[in-house]
Amino acid sequence: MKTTGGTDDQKRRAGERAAELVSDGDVVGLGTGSTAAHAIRALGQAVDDGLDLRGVPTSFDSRALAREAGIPLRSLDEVDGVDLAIDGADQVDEDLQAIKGGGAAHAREKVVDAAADRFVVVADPSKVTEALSRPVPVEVLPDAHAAVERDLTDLGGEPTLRRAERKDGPVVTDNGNLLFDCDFGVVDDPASLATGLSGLPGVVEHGLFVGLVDTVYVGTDDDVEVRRRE
Ligand SMILES: O=C[C@H](O)[C@H](O)[C@H](O)COP(=O)(O)O
Repeated sequence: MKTTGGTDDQKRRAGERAAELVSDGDVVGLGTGSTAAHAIRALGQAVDDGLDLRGVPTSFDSRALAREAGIPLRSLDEVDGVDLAIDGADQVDEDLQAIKGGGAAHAREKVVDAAADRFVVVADPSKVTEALSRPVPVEVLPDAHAAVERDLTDLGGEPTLRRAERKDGPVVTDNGNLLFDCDFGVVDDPASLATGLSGLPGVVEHGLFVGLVDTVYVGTDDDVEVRRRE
């Protein structure tokens, strides 16, 4: 369930500008998705040009892309901390609360993004909305999926098991789990919904990112708009 509203140029502008934030010696969280990919490629170029950095990937795909780009990689337990994480989002509201997980990567993304001293979201204008309203991705242990489906409905959501496009059956995450996209309509109180989702037995991680994003770089047709959390 990928979003395709923005143009690749807008995404590239955001990703490349965010990559400029990286300083020599930094440990950088490498996000997942088509916008973060532009940052990864720009960082690969910077490494070629002599910048010293280590990347912590957030998914199978971001690891593969970073390797191809020549970025030295570490896992989260091999570093003392993360200076900066650059990651995409499916939706960001005016308070910089976000929904992630359109590519099913939000569990690892949240661990890395939350560990960062500074977390920058890169996005195109189609991602920025007044309130959060997209279905929230919820990764679940396979054995718990029926129970979690009931719990999500009790929480007021309409869960849909995400199905694979080119295989019969469900999407299996990089962690070997299943995924619901749970429609809550407009999310009036993302913090309280996040607490509710985190409390459900069998839920590995959900895609609501509340109080984590420091800055959003929105790539436009000719510039990058920067939004900071107040
Ligand atoms: O699971 C995927 C991630 O949360 C992505 O960062 C998110 O889906 C945004 O991806 P894109 O930049 O391709 O729209």
